[in-house]
Amino acid sequence: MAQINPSILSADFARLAEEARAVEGADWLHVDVMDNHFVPNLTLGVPIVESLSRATDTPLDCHLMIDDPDRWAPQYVEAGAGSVTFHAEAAAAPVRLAREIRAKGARASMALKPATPIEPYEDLLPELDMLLIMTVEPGFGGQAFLDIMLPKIRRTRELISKHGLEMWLQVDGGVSESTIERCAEAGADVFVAGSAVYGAQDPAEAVRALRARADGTIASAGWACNH
Ligand SMILES: O=C(CO)[C@H](O)[C@H](O)COP(=O)(O)O
Ligand SMILES: [Fe+2]
Repeated sequence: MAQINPSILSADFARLAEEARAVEGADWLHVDVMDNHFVPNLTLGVPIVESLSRATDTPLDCHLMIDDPDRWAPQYVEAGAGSVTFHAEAAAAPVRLAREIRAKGARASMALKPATPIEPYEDLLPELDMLLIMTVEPGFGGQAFLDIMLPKIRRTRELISKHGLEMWLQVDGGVSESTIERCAEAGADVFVAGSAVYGAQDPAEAVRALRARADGTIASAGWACNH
């Protein structure tokens, strides 16, 4: 079954609690943390994640687009995140960091920018609960989906199967009703959608529509979904 994670990057930041409730039925709430160093944009930090985790029952999926995640990621677990994703390009010691995130009680996940290949990280996969493949350059919502990432999604799904892992495979960036089936067919099972959900008239209905398309594709795809 597909998981649909609306990204609050496209929500109204002055009404975050309300916006979180507008997507009831979503699996996770995707929280984009940007520091204006790793990416050229600035969003929110630990105190807002802490407040948001108290304001909603939907678990938080924190995507850290920040330098020095080795120092900061554990604080997001303490703030209440159920899943914390750091970038491979930014982490000094990804194995140690993934182990620390897990030891503190959250799911550990690593993200790859579009130009970062999966192959050098094959041996690290057992340390992770999820791998995030960026399907846009990180930094902004509302960008066009990069079709050239589909082969990387397919290769990552093959590695997950080859090693018999239970990890999830997330895609983030430009995911909409017109691109989600391509992602699911290639092997993604967790879908982040910002503008496609919060730009819709009815965000909860947008989540249902995305889920229906992804589930339909996963049911007939040639790979085994881990949830
Ligand atoms: O990490 C991100 C950007 O760096 C966002 O999660 C992503 O872009 C979601 O927005 P959209 O679905 O509109 O592309
Ligand atoms: Fe994100």
